[in-house]
Amino acid sequence: MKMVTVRQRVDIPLQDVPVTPDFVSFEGVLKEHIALVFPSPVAGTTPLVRVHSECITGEVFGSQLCDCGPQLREALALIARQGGVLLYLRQEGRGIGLYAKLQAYSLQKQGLDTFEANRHLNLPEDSRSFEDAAKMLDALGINKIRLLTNNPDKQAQLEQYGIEIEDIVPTGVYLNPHNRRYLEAKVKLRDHKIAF
Ligand SMILES: Nc1nc2c(ncn2[C@@H]2O[C@H](COP(=O)(O)OP(=O)(O)OP(=O)(O)O)[C@@H](O)[C@H]2O)c(=O)[nH]1
Ligand SMILES: [Zn+2]
Repeated sequence: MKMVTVRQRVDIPLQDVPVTPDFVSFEGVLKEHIALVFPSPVAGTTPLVRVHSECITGEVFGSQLCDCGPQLREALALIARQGGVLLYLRQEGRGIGLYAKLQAYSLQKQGLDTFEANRHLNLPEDSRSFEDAAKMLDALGINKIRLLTNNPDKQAQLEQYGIEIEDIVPTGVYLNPHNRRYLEAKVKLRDHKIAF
């Protein structure tokens, strides 16, 4: 099994985030995943961790078709305050890539739900593995976390790869007129814990 180790740490001040994190790169990961590590204000507390999958449309351009942008900003605010790690994984479109995700959006405009659209393209509904995420945490010396998510698969996979989850902290519900069907599909078909 391939080892993941820390390659480099560099601190980068962020706009609208009151604490400066270290950006950490790694050796042995499948893609250029990064970790933003925020110091803990109280020694010995279990770190709050967000395992976040890349979404260019939502995070860079503010697409209203999903909830990724607000979730990322919420995670940064909470982790900056409480201490912990944001893992930013380069798994655009639940792993199918940006171009395929744009094709999937066309199909959703024709009535398919977010998972049917992937299947229609002969692609997996969700091809994300969180093995690298677990190994990155291990490389940072972290094996017990509080996990910020509504997605039970993330919890199950991280536990499977040896991370102890002390607590699940739910992410906010960022509903708008354009992402309702997407959020409903996640609840109905993937058991996401989103209270509408
Ligand atoms: N294929 C596809 N990917 C999407 C779509 N909408 C968002 N995504 C991707 O889904 C990923 C975010 O995953 P989600 O399932 O929304 O949330 P999650 O991160 O698994 O769960 P939480 O931890 O609760 O936020 C990002 O990589 C987005 O690019 C879509 O309609 N189709
Ligand atoms: Zn998104």
